[in-house]
Amino acid sequence: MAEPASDLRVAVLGVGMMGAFHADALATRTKGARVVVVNDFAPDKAAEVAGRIGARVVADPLEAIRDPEVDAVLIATPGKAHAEQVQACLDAGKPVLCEKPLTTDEDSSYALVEAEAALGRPLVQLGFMRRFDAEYVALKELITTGGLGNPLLVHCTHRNPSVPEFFNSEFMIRDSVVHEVDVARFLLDEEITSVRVLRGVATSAAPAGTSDPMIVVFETASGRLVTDEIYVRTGIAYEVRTEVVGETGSATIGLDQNLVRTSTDGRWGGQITPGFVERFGQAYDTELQRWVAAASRGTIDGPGVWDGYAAVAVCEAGVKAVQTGEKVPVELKAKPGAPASAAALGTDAEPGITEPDLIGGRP
Ligand SMILES: NC(=O)C1=CN([C@@H]2O[C@H](COP(=O)(O)OP(=O)(O)OC[C@H]3O[C@@H](n4cnc5c(N)ncnc54)[C@H](O)[C@@H]3O)[C@@H](O)[C@H]2O)C=CC1
Ligand SMILES: O=C1[C@@H](O)[C@H](O)[C@@H](O)[C@H](O)[C@H]1O
Repeated sequence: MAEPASDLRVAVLGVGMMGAFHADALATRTKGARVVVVNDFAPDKAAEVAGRIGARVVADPLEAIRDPEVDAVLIATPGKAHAEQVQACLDAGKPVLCEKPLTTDEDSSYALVEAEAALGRPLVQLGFMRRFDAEYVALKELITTGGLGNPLLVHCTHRNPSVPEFFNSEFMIRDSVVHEVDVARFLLDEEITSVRVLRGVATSAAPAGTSDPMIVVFETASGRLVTDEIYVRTGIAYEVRTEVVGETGSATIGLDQNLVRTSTDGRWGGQITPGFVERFGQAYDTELQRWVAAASRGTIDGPGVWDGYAAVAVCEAGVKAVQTGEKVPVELKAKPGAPASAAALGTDAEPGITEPDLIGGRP
């Protein structure tokens, strides 16, 4: 049966692991959208996914974006392809959901911030799916409603069972830690102002020169500390936890996702989610459904181009911190439409604390 004409017609660029997952979700689990165009540098992958979901293959990614039948674009190519492809979406005036990271360097990310500002309407949404995860949403709500008092510390754990060989220390920051950068900004509602990286003993599974695990320490505009353990070759499962410690309480998420307690052979236990698709399946689907609804109205509903830029800027400082062992400041450029002081402080300052009290001018 033909889909109603009002469905959002989407082009998916890059149908490797993540793009194929999103394309299938759009085709089978998302209301109000259909994939009409598929593009991938690997023609066999494009043909396979397109055939499965009844879409057309367009061999050139920029032509796929400009295709007259396409209303909106989902980008799941590797980060180094994002700058040109997101810019092409802005040039075509089409809403885009771009997987993280926005780009691979701060300048190209900021160029997209400026390009979107020149258009005057938000079109770029970032694939920081944790903002749509029920546990992160509940944690944010707890903080916002004062349930923990003033949040003082955030502790994050990010463990992957395995990654490809090319995942060196710098890539771990840009590709994995970027999620905690966004989580910290989302939960605390303020910008990150410095990064330090501690490199300890590495797992024997890590290639020579790669520090896996690492501890990353962020400082925020109001002086809060955020720690992140990044360990991507545990050989165990996918473990992502976040604890917020406030003045009147603490809360932890990610302990027992989908726990089914089993009892066998004289023992009890449960299964840890094996990968991010299992852990964040609900979040990816909610993200996609809300993006489709917003893109149908020509806008976004989630983290935007500024969030993408800020995360890239923090990660760039993080890469310098890996290389130098020093604390590296993060200096964001001006946020379009925000007063200069607001840009320097990030988002909202904590209620009850005035600017001279904050870090940089902290007593
Ligand atoms: N939000 C999340 O939890 C996750 C996000 N990602 C992000 O998704 C993106 C894709 O990652 P994966 O699917 O793991 O990579 P992948 O390597 O499995 O797939 C990338 C695909 O893009 C194609 N490609 C490469 N350059 C291209 C170009 N210029 N134009 C068109 N196609 C091109 C490749 O042939 C490949 O099929 C990355 O930005 C990654 O960081 C990946 C995993 C999880
Ligand atoms: O985005 C993701 C991957 O690209 C990244 O490599 C993993 O470390 C993350 O856990 C996953 O969510």
